[in-house]
Amino acid sequence: MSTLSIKGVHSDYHGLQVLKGLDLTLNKGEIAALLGPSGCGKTTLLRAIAGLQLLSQGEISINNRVLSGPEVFVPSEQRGVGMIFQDYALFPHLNVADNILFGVKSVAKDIRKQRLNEMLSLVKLEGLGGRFPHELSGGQQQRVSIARALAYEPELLLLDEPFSNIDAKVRGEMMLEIRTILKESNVSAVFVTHSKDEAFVFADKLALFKEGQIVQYGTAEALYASPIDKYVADFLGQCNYLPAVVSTCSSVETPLGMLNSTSRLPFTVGYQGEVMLRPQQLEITADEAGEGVIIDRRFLGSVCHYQVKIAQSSYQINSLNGQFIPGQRVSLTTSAHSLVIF
Ligand SMILES: Nc1ncnc2c1ncn2[C@@H]1O[C@H](COP(=O)(O)OP(=O)(O)OP(=O)(O)O)[C@@H](O)[C@H]1O
Repeated sequence: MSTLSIKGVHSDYHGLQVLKGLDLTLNKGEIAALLGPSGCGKTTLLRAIAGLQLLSQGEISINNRVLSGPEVFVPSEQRGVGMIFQDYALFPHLNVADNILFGVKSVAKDIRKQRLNEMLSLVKLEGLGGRFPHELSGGQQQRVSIARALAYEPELLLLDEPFSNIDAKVRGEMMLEIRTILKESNVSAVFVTHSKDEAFVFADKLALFKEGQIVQYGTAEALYASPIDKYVADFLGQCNYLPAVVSTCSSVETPLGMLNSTSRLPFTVGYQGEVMLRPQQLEITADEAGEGVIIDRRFLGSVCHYQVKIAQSSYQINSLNGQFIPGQRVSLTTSAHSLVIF
């Protein structure tokens, strides 16, 4: 069942269109990342879901209840949505327990106590209920803000760049920790980021934005392996583009020779385009008669990055094999896979 449904959403600031017809569906327990460069409308969509931004067209529903739409606008506090901000926004004068229980009103005292204990245990802050925010580390404060949002039992959790103020060293660990908490609680979440690496680690699905529109929505694997255009391909990682002429329904002629696709190509024979190859999809072979020359080698830890020149073109390659050296003659190949052609 879908928790969140966004249909044909438009929104503007004083007549300046910022969201230009967005569609997105999120299933129960899924985490979606709103990903894209600065100013493309990610936060505006998050605010629209939270009820902090009006729509000029379209509809937003949570669990089949229309919250924003033609002649409907449910106020923020009645949407069943929890929000976590970049700066945690904890109340400095309240201790951890009171911060967590802030939104849990109108329930019996023993249920409040039970909810508090569940939340402290979920975010691994048992025994710290009496501390004040300034007596906690940044990571612990972030966990309190998550406990506070979840204590209110939201139908949907919204997170606005929740990791951007966290030290890079602990960020990865913290993302996994919070992801585990959300998965254990089976809460659906939408999170805003401009970092593809954060989106890959934290989200189940990615909505890649460009100038107020979602260019592609799907799993990270789907967007990475089958981008619909060069914008998506480049946003998710480095690419080589080789001129290609479609020879058959499953092969193309390129400067590296004939490449075979394991899937049928959606182009007619003779189509002239470009084939996309990720740096790890190209393989280097030592070849004294080869047309390629290694012109740069960088050791990156888990892989070696090479730049290889063939005629006037240069190719980026990541290889587990660190034995090639600048100046060496090589040839490049790629094993058959589902080719992406633009
Ligand atoms: N209150 C406002 N009044 C007018 N324009 C605004 C307002 N808030 C945002 N905008 C504009 O709307 C566009 C989208 O802004 P938004 O904050 O949604 O982008 P974003 O993708 O979240 O960017 P960032 O990653 O920098 O936070 C931008 O061009 C921005 O300048």
